[in-house]
Amino acid sequence: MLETRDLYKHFGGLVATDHVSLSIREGELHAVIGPNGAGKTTLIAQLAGELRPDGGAILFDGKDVTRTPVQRRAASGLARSFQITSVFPSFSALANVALAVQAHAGHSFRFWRRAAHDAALTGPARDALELVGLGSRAEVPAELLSHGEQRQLEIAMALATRPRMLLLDEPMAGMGPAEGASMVDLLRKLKGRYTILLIEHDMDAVFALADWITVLVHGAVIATGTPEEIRYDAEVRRAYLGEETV
Ligand SMILES: Nc1ncnc2c1ncn2[C@@H]1O[C@H](COP(=O)(O)OP(=O)(O)OP(=O)(O)O)[C@@H](O)[C@H]1O
Repeated sequence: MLETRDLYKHFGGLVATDHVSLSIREGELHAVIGPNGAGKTTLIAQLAGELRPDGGAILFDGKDVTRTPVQRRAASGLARSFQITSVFPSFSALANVALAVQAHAGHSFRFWRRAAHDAALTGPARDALELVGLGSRAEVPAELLSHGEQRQLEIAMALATRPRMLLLDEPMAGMGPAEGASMVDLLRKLKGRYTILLIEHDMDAVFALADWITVLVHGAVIATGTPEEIRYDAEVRRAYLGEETV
């Protein structure tokens, strides 16, 4: 479903994406891991269309989208949270998701006042909130949601755009154990329904959820494999995981 061929990006003398070739099949949860500064966020920004690669290609559904702008990439089903619209803190969770539905439908933000009352928008918005576990928090202003709930809201907003593939950049960052566990439950629920590329530092979560794992070090892929293959890969252990951590 998503493929990169020889993707290359540098910032001055620093190579952030070093000839990365990846292949993510439909329905899979593919995790990208690596130490700080390995180039994970830079990779996702290129996949989403926010950052232009210096070389190589990105294919979505077999079509070359390397130079396709963010909005058109999102409209074709490749969604990163926060991509279409950002959270309005004083608006309810429901209104925020309704706005994401509206933005995806191509309406102007001039009509935002109506979004929270239009059943064509609130219906799908409620469904997305239910799916992420925020059904009972629909009327709460986004700024009063807990940190974990705000991350769930971002995912609901991404889901509201009817994506086929989700790009998730550290959905568990800053979460405590309880919030982290409910995010793992949510990702398990989304897995299979959506193709997912997940960047995450929480190795327990990655190894529990991923079908495939790619390890990036200094911008380059050092290994791609199943969780079992990655866990016992000598180079990965040496470069990243360490002997004790897994
Ligand atoms: N806009 C930029 N200008 C210059 N250098 C950048 C820019 N963005 C990222 N870099 C550098 O590119 C490298 C890769 O950064 P990136 O944020 O993609 O890594 P990461 O794997 O996501 O790290 P982390 O796990 O800490 O989030 C880093 O050395 C970073 O300093």
